[in-house]
Amino acid sequence: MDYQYVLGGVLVSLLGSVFFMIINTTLNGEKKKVVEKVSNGVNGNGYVRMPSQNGNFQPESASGTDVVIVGAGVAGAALAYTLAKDGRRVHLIERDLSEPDRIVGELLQPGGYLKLIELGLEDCANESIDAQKVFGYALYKDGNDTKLSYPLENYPSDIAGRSFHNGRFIQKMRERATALKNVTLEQGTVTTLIEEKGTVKGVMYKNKAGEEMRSNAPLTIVCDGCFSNLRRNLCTSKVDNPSCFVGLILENCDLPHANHGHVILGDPSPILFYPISGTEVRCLVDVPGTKVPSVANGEMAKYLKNVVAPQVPPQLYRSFLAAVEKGNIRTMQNKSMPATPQPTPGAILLGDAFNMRHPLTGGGMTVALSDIVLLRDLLRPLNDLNDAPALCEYLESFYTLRKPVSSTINTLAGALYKVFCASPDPARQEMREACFDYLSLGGICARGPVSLLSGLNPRPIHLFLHFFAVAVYGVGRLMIPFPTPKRVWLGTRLLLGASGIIFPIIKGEGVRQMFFPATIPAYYRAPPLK
Ligand SMILES: Cc1cc2nc3c(=O)[nH]c(=O)nc-3n(C[C@H](O)[C@H](O)[C@H](O)COP(=O)(O)OP(=O)(O)OC[C@H]3O[C@@H](n4cnc5c(N)ncnc54)[C@H](O)[C@@H]3O)c2cc1C
Repeated sequence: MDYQYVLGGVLVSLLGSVFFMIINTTLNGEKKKVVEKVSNGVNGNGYVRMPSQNGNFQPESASGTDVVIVGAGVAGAALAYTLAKDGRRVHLIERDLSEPDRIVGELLQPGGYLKLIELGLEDCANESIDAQKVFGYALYKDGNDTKLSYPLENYPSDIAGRSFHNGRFIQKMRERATALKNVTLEQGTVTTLIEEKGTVKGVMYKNKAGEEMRSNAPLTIVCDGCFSNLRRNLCTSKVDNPSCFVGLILENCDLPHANHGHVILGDPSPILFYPISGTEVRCLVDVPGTKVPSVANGEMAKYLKNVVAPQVPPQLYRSFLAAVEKGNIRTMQNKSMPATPQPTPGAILLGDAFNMRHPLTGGGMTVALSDIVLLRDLLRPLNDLNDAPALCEYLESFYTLRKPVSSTINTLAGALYKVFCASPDPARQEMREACFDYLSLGGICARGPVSLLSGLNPRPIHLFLHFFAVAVYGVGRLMIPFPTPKRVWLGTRLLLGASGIIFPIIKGEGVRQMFFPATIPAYYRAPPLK
């Protein structure tokens, strides 16, 4: 198996350098195209939007609901708004309607912001929630830093990332959804999917008063987030728990690079900083594994002061210690789960319930919003959602059409997390060093990976080529001034390690779906005629 990885790695690296020039020349052109596509009603995947039939539906559901949506988080709230705007009658059920207070979903990549614009929800992430514009990242390693700007030159000036309090963003989207008269937002906890002869007909839920209720609809969309209880019948979930994030809020400090995310390649793993309002900076400290030091008995504060604080950039050091002293320390398990749907008539999964990746690159909301745009466009030509088997067959195209965006963001998140973690293995150390230095080279070496991370360039092949370009760069450096047997062996292990990181992730995403989606018959499914 290993020799296949090496051979694959070497071949790809050679191909990589040939394609490198091509990437360079196409990247600029593509950015222009994305902007044109957005304004022409064509989404970033190249999917052509069907003519809008806003308000023209003749809903046939006996219950008076066309779509039940479980969960009014990032995905559910945005989805309810967009489907209702298209004339669907939506029953949105959320277990807690108060403003969420979480450490998740606080930085929306520019690619996700473009999707928010396509949905008409961009005003949910503006000054009204004190959202901050984000223009790129600053990367720190061993006291050195490099600035990586999003390649936004060819976009309108408003296009950038956005960072904010997740709860404020969600409340805004809930408000926008409930302002539409065909959305019913109800507080309730969905307990089960109602299934009859293999078709989902709706959900059972407990309402605010604790009464057992049912809601029927031709289509149920489950967006109940990363801890989903309902996904088990709709996908073959294989959840990985690579690490936890420990969250703090730093106050009254200026980031060394204003309006940028900051990533410290720390030991044992990365530390992030980014603004979430005009006066607050979120710090997320990654702790590998599933166990973190106890917050309650003070072990966590000790860990943050003794292990993490010395790695924090000097400008943030005092505010970091003050935040630890203040004690509002939150933790959250980071999960990753490839999308493995089991197409089921009458139901579909979306958001984190369906697909997760390491949050290091802040890609979750971009994937969810991109999926929503795609699903909305697929559903638009359908007046009637009642033919569940035909709808289910048609929506299989969704799983392939979403791949360019989702697999690029997912693969990059998983691979980058592994590369950015410290390791006692010299080959892994070389790869981490090579990655930092490669990004520091600037030009295409910085723009390429950042455009992938930001969701502006959903091309898995570009990701694959850049990943191996980093590995080849790392090997090349080892061969200078001359290749001793020890260095050749280290280079071989570096390539092996790189291959061992990326190939399993690609396998999880599906090689064919990721690189050759057009060869999959479902890609061409037409809407059922009725
Ligand atoms: C630590 C961390 C940091 C992250 N940072 C970022 C980031 O910076 N940028 C980014 O893009 N992504 C980030 N993510 C990922 C991002 O948070 C998710 O991708 C996004 O929130 C997914 O949206 P969702 O709607 O699927 O889930 P959620 O936003 O979690 O919404 C799920 C909703 O379902 C409700 N619900 C659950 N069960 C039920 C039930 N049975 N009945 C009724 N309602 C129910 C919940 O109350 C909740 O409101 C991060 C993730 C983690 C873990």
